[in-house]
Amino acid sequence: MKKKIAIIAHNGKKAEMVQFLNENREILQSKAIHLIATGTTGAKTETAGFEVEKLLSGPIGGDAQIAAKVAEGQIQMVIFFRDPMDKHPHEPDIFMLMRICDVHNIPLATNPATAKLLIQGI
Ligand SMILES: O=C(CO)COP(=O)(O)O
Repeated sequence: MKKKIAIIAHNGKKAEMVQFLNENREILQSKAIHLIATGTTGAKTETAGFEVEKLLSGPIGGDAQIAAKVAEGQIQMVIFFRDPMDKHPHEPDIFMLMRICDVHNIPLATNPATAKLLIQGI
């Protein structure tokens, strides 16, 4: 079964997400990873030349959709580059997603250094 990785980045972190994906393109392609993303992160990911399943944008429920998939056992890793310097109207959804990852023991990286370690271990 293809491993599914959810990728999410706040606006201030989207460039870092694209950079991270580019730096790890070989691993992602050789391991045939299925990427799934919140709406705008997904659009940027497509522009960078990756295939990605796009859900709703974060503020209108994308984080909640990813959390539901984690709870259902459909996602094996979450890479979520949060912007700690910005406020988010959907903060409850963000915390809910992180909590659900902990409830289900799903690896969650919230910065590129951790994501690099996780992706090398997949
Ligand atoms: O808001 C987000 C995560 O909390 C990300 O959503 P977008 O990828 O749609 O910008």
